[in-house]
Formats: sequence, C-alpha cells, structure tokens
Amino acid sequence: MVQALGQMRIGFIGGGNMAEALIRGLLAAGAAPANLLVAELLDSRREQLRQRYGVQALTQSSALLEQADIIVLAVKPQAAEAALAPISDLFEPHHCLISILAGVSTARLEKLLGGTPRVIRVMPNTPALIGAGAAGISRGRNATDADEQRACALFRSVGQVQVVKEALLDAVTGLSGSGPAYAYLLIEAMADGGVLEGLPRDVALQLAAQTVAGAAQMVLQEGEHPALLRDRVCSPAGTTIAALRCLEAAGLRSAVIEAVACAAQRSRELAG
Ligand SMILES: NC(=O)C1=CN([C@@H]2O[C@H](COP(=O)(O)OP(=O)(O)OC[C@H]3O[C@@H](n4cnc5c(N)ncnc54)[C@H](O)[C@@H]3O)[C@@H](O)[C@H]2O)C=CC1
Ligand SMILES: O=C(O)[C@@H]1CCC=N1
Repeated sequence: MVQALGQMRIGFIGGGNMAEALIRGLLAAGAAPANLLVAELLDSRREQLRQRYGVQALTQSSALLEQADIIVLAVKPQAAEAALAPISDLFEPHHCLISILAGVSTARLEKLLGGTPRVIRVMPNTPALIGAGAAGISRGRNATDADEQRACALFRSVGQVQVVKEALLDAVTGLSGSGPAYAYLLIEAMADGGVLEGLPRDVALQLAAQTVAGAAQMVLQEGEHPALLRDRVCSPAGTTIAALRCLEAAGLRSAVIEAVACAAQRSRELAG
C-alpha cells in the first residue's frame, strides 16, 4: 500500500523557487511541517522557509538522510554533482532520490550516488504551489513499482501527473515545466491589449488571468478539443475571427511550437 502523504518524511536538497512551490503545495495538501526538511546553502533562505512554513531548515544535506526516506533533489542542474557528493556514502537501500532537475538523467544521478540507488525523475511546475501543478514522472533502473507509486501520489497531491518514458522528460520540461512562463507572458500581453483599449491595468489583468484560467478549465473539464471550443467563440464576421487572423499572421502558433522545442533542446543540453 502506498504511504499516505501525511506519513511521508521528505527531505529537500535545495530550497529555491521550485522547492518552495512544492513545500507550500504539500502543506496545503495535508503534509505536516515537521515531516518536511530542507537543506539549503543560503542562511537567508533557510530562515525564510522556517518562518513561512515551519519546516526544518538545515545546513547539511547529510542530516536529511537520517530523518527522511524520500530525498527531493531541487538544486540547479549544474549543481547536481556538488549536491550529491556529501550524501553518496550515506545513501542506503531504504532511500529514494526524487530529482526534479531539468535534463539530468537517472543514469547520471545513479552514477553520482554510486551503487544501485533508487532514483525517480520528476519534472514538476510551479502551479504545484496552489495544487494545480502538472508533472511528468519517469523511474530509474533500480526504482521499484512502489517508488513510482509513491512519487505519483506525492505529486498528485499537488496537481496532475503523467508517467512517461525518460526520453520524453525533455519534452515535458519544454511544455509544462517551463510552460507557466509562456502563460504568464500571454496573460501580460492580453492585459496590455486591454490597457491599450482603455481598461484600467488592474481590471485588465484580472480579466486576462480569469480568461486564460477559464479557457484552460474548459479544456480540462469538458474534454473537448481546443479547436472546437475556439470555433464556438468565433461568431461569423465577428471580433474573434478578426483577432485570430492577426495572431496567425504574426505566427503565434509557430512561435509557441518553437518555444517548446527550444526549451526541450536546452533541457537536453543541461544533461551535462
Ligand atoms: N523553477 C521552476 O519552475 C522549475 C524548476 N525545476 C528544476 O528545479 C531545480 C531548482 O530550480 P529553482 O528552484 O528554479 O532554482 P533556485 O536557484 O531557485 O533554487 C536552487 C536552490 O538550491 C540551493 N543550493 C544549491 N546547491 C545546494 C547544495 N549543495 N545544498 C543545498 N542547497 C543548495 C541554492 O542556494 C538555491 O536556493 C532546477 O534543477 C530546475 O531545473 C523543475 C521544474 C520547474
Ligand atoms: O527554467 C528552467 O530551467 C526550469 C526547468 C523548468 C522550469 N524551470
């Protein structure tokens, strides 16, 4: 049986933006602050995490391994080697490493840890902070079915999870890992358009964000193809089809496809 979230003790190595999003999401989903530990290099960051969330914030990652079975690696890909060096000798068969690093393969992580460590790779995204995350998951060669189920349960508590082949995690990174930034750009640009047409900035921003959120909910809840939903907004000779003509002429669709591909390529480069 998969451990309930409330019983999991989870140690984060690296307490930056994505770790904080996960910590907030997990706490909101029912994790106890005492069961969440973070090893973070920066004093100021440790203090913030302690004060904001009541989690244990430590200087040494080695201390995490005494208290937690699940270790979430949340440093930048370039810092993976330095972050794993102090724990490789302490990593025991009951530990499972969940890496959220873009690009870095399970094979590389296994090699850095040495032996036959249980490793899972996850590519989450920051909306996990409000329980609206989207994550791709893939397991390394020594991880068990139970490890995968536990990782899925963990990330399902803060959003949606898709299990994919490891080779596809770069694609997940380009799409949903980096994707919130594309959506924020769209919201900002739509709000700018509203301001250009005379709306107050705050009203424009609310309308833009709610429109993107509502449109996304329609795709998720109605299960209908976005093209069909889009057609329903387009009245003949109306405003929307005039706007879509502008977006197509400006190459929005191609630009977004290219953006996902560029991010996936960057993820492959980060493999090291
Ligand atoms: N920010 C995002 O939206 C997402 C990030 N990721 C992945 O998450 C990882 C972290 O990204 P961010 O949170 O954005 O970066 P960040 O720079 O905000 O956080 C990294 C943190 O790790 C700390 N750190 C570095 N080396 C350490 C060590 N040896 N021991 C303890 N702490 C250490 C740093 O002081 C920093 O606070 C990256 O590998 C990234 O690919 C994955 C999905 C989404
Ligand atoms: O920008 C990055 O490299 C990370 C990985 C996915 C989202 N943020």
